[in-house]
Amino acid sequence: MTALLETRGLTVTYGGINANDDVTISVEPGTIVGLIGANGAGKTTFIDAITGFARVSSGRVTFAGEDVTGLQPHPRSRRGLVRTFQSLELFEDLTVWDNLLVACDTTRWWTLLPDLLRRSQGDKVASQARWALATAGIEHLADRLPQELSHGQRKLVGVARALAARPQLLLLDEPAAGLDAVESAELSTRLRGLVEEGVTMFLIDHDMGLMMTVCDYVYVLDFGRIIAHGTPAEVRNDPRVIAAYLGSSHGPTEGEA
Ligand SMILES: Nc1ncnc2c1ncn2[C@@H]1O[C@H](COP(=O)(O)OP(=O)(O)OP(=O)(O)O)[C@@H](O)[C@H]1O
Repeated sequence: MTALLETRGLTVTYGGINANDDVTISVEPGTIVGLIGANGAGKTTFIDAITGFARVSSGRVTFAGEDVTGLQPHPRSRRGLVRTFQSLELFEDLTVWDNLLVACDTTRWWTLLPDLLRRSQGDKVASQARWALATAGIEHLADRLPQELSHGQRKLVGVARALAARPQLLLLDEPAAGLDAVESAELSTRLRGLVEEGVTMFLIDHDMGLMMTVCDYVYVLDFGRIIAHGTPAEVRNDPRVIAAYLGSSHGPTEGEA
């Protein structure tokens, strides 16, 4: 099977230190792939590099068979490589529905098409937003303002907003941060449901319950380098992973593992 996303020897250097060091991974279509590692291991840097928010020093990123290493973030998202951010920023004065509409990429068409076609494009945007709301399971929140929502609900709005851009590959940076166990289990179900909708995912989180349940395959990063990869069961029992992350003081906090 051809990988949807591949990195080969990806290296990102900040101030002489390799935040990512020779990272090679691949994500097959129709799967959820996870990346775990201690604080500062380089996980967010990796998503930044894949999505064009961090400059790659060496190595390459291939998405859907195309080398995208030198592209800016926007052309990558246009190709279906869409991310969420660790700190969730919603437009607080807009309803959930309007937050989603803003995320639907319309700029090319609004400026080019006559009024008649604009209306049909508007319908397309609305149907994208409706699909995103339904897939994230938050249709009932469409008319609410973000400030009225719980933390877990806001996280789901963040996922829905990324979905509104119709990703082929959705990169989720700590979607379970701050969620309680019930919300995290709910998120896990939602993410597995997304795979059925044709969305492939790459996921970073410290919530080991979520990662080990939801991921098909897991990579482990330590000081910028991949030290292990395999199924969740293989990774969980790998002595290098236990030493570097799961069994150490800088690994997940009690209750997460
Ligand atoms: N923009 C930047 N400029 C300089 N150094 C950076 C920058 N971004 C990250 N770093 C450094 O790169 C290393 C990796 O950071 P990164 O945020 O990618 O780790 P992480 O695994 O995502 O951590 P966490 O789990 O705490 O979010 C750290 O040493 C960090 O200080």
